Amino acid sequence: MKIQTSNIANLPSKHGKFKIKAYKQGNQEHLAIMSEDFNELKSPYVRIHSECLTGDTLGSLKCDCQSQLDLALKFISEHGGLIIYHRQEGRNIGLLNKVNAYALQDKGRDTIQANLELGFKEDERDYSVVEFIFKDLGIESIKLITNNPKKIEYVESLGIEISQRIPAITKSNRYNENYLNTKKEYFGHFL
Ligand SMILES: Nc1nc2c(ncn2[C@@H]2O[C@H](COP(=O)(O)OP(=O)(O)OP(=O)(O)O)[C@@H](O)[C@H]2O)c(=O)[nH]1
Ligand SMILES: [Zn+2]
Repeated sequence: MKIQTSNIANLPSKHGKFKIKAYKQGNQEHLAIMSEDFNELKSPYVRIHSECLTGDTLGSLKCDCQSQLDLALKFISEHGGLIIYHRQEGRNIGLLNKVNAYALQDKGRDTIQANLELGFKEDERDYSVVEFIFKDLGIESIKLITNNPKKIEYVESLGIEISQRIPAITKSNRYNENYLNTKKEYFGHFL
């Protein structure tokens, strides 16, 4: 599918000064958020952050997304790097379906059971735009900020070197304990 790109713009933020570039693939619009020194970095820190409106924007305690995003923004503003804000809400089932999954979780299902009951796979994410962004920004080697072994496998399958993995571990709370346990037990996240 054809991917449209924007020009690069400045984004001063409370986390530091960034450069941003948008990518449009079908009806999904993604963002590359870069530190100002990004072009000088040989193996930049990179986070591929999956959109979570309830966490990233509303501060939901059901997941660890906002804390991970804050951690990544702080990290790249201090050490240089890139966040790909990958707009595949709810592991790409979309917001409406994620809220339905949350309603099933209110009745006792875990994250996986809820997805399956709604007719989706455990994880519907597709990373093709990430490959495009890596090529577009001339990235060959990265230090990846993640706990997800699938993301590591995917990046390596593109022939991109991961010179280091940085854990994205944040504090748990009583609302996200089950969610984190499911990630660890089922998806093999390094938690
Ligand atoms: N379907 C579904 N998606 C969820 C749920 N909770 C969070 N998400 C989505 O999960 C995505 C984040 O995935 P995670 O598994 O937390 O983390 P990850 O991106 O796989 O791995 P890290 O790089 O280690 O953070 C975001 O798109 C969230 O919207 C849920 O209960 N159901
Ligand atoms: Zn979340």
